[in-house]
Amino acid sequence: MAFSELLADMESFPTLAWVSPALTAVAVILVALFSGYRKSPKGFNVPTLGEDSQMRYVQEADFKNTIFQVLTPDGPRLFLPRKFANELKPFKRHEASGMKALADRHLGHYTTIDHESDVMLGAIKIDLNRNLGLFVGDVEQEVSHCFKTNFPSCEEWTPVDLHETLLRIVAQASARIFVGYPMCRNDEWLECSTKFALDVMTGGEKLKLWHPWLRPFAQYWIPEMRRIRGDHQRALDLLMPELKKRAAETRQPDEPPRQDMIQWMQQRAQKLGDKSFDYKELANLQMLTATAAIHTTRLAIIHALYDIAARPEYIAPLREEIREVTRDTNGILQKQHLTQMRKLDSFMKESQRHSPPSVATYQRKAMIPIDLSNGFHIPKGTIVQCNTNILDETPAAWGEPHAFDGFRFYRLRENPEDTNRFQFASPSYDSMQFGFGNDACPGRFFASNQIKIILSYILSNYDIKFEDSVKGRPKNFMFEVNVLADPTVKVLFKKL
Ligand code: HEM
Repeated sequence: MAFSELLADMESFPTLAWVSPALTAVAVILVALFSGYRKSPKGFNVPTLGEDSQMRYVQEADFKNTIFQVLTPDGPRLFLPRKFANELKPFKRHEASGMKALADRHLGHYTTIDHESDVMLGAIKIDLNRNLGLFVGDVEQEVSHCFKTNFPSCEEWTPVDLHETLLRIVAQASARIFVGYPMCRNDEWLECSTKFALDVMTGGEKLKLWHPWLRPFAQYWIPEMRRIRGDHQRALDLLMPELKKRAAETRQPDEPPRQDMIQWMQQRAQKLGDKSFDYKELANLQMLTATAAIHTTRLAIIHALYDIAARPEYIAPLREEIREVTRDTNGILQKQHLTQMRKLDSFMKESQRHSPPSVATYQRKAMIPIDLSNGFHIPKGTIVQCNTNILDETPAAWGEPHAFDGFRFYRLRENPEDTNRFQFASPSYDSMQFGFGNDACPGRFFASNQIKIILSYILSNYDIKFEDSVKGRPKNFMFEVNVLADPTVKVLFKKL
């Protein structure tokens, strides 16, 4: 970010007008002196790439067998060949923490995401996963409502900005389970819970440009950083009427308990005897859950739709499978149907194999010193990430590594011994898109269901294709290690 942009951020700081001109001048001089300053972090005795060169690493995968580092003002970050994920796997989360690595990456101390909660993890890992089957109908209803109210009619071929539209659809469908009905249709809530993640990511990136010493001050000059505090308060204000209503209601003894994330978080906090849990904490955890869930799921759907639009030959067999598995219920989706959609599952996994959320999904912060088998010493506090950009290392039994073969996992599962393997939501050493080991993404089963429900809705109701100007599958964009779908591309939809 240019210095002028930083100054623009400062000018928008509302209280700056009250500060004496002299103080402002001092602040501006300090900013000017320090904003371009880069501490030269002490690195390791391994090859070094500049921050910008992560791209090269990512695309050429030329460090598959070598440890290397990227020097950042916050210290060196180590990139390890994938085999080391196996060595890190046995470490417990207080020894090698994925959450802390993520928090550090987004300056979680400032962006408020450095917040590990057993209440939230338990609610996702145990309650959500245990009750997934209950929600298929609810989520489908929300998806259908969203298409009716927030999607163009598409009587003719109509260009749709998937990034914008799917944000709403995924947010609303997820909110149905996170905060329940009718809150899931509250526009303000949906906006608040989705914007928070963007404020965290953008605010964190802007703050990273400042020297660590100056960040305690700089945070007040960055609009996104200022908004984060407001986002938390707004979330609480928006949830409050629902929470008060629930606190006041007396449910009949024969009435089944509510099933949604608000309820599970409250129950779990009670069970764990968590004294710090209150309405404010509940609102914060809701924002964190939405942050982990919505943008990742949306991106996976966009990648899958780009892959379908680029390879229209998959549309007929996928549609046929959906029709076949829902034949007994006249097209109404039920839990078992999602498991039976094996071709769709395979297509989603292949799409994710080619377009993973990141090329280094396995990230850990060493909370204790760790020695690798090759003698390399990882000091406490170091962030490591493993190379999960592994198309070249695809097992031979999976077939041609670089081809897009949407049904490769469907075929692999035809072997009776492998019928439960190779699923979209099954992480493994060869498939680390959801991470790996005990701390792999706990929301992956939920994500898998959401994606299937949304894709099957689209396939059953619309034809899709790219604008004529788009030739082939649009290339992904890279931001650091993140793989992003080209936001400039529009997909055309036409109602069936
Ligand atoms: C396609 C969608 C998604 C993708 C690609 C994805 C990917 C990931 C990855 C790569 C990790 C890190 C795992 C590791 O380091 O081993 C992770 C962690 C996590 N994900 Fe997801 N995720 C998705 C959806 C979701 C959803 C829907 C939720 C919530 C319902 C969720 C909640 C979480 C949480 C709470 C963690 C931290 C787990 C921990 O620290 O133990 N994710 N996710």
